[in-house]
Amino acid sequence: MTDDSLRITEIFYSLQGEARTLGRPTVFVRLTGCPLRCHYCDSEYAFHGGERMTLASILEQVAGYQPQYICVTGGEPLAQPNCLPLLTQLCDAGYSVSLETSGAMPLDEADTRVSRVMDLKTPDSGELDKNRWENIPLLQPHDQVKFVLCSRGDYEWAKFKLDEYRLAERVDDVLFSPSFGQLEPRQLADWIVEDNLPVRFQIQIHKLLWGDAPGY
Ligand SMILES: C[S@@+](CC[C@H](N)C(=O)[O-])C[C@H]1O[C@@H](n2cnc3c(N)ncnc32)[C@H](O)[C@@H]1O
Ligand SMILES: Nc1nc2[nH]cc(C(=O)O)c2c(=O)[nH]1
Ligand code: SF4
Ligand SMILES: [Mg+2]
Repeated sequence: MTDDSLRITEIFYSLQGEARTLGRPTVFVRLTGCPLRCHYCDSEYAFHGGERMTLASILEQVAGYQPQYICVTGGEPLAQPNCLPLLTQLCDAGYSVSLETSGAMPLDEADTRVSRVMDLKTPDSGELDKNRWENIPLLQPHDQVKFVLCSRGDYEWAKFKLDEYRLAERVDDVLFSPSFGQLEPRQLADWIVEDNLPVRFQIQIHKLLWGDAPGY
């Protein structure tokens, strides 16, 4: 029998705190492990540990919440090959599925019904060289590109990439988010308005509501 299990850090129900469906009640499936080490990472507890779960048991736990929205995150979800059948089975079950990914893995095999939120790693993240620029042509309008910004330098870099790859024409939402506790949200908001950028500003609302604890 083939092993369809995944290493899972947590499955929980909360309000989506980021990206396009912000504020929607959502089930989060957090996969364990990540090959990157972004300086600001708020999910380091997902680097190790976790529990092996079969696909069937993940789907059963998710269904118990009777959700409309599912967010598959991590860690880096695409680092586990069995993430691909998980995404497909969640879509087959009728959920609206989003995937949070660093884009450091090939995107081409992830189910195209999923809204892929691809985070391009900035210079100050410390993981700039992990960006797979070849993922960009694979993006569809319902996917999302995200920049988590730590400084003015990161902002200038993101503005340049926005233009270089015509990102706002490629996907419906390009997200600019401050690195939590590092870049003042209001500062980023002012820069975006001053430059009239075609992006969506976002703050991680779950941290305003519940702090930085796991499980929210
Ligand atoms: C924890 S990561 C998991 C998915 C994937 N590894 C990635 O980086 O996209 C989910 C999202 O949270 C963002 N994130 C992590 N730490 C953050 C922080 N301190 N402030 C703002 N966003 C953060 C990441 O950049 C990413 O967009
Ligand atoms: N409420 C809430 N929304 C989220 N959206 C993306 C998250 C993540 O950690 O990837 C996340 C999270 O950890 N909590
Ligand atoms: S890629 Fe995502 S999970 Fe991995 S270290 Fe960076 S923010 Fe954290
Ligand atoms: Mg989080």
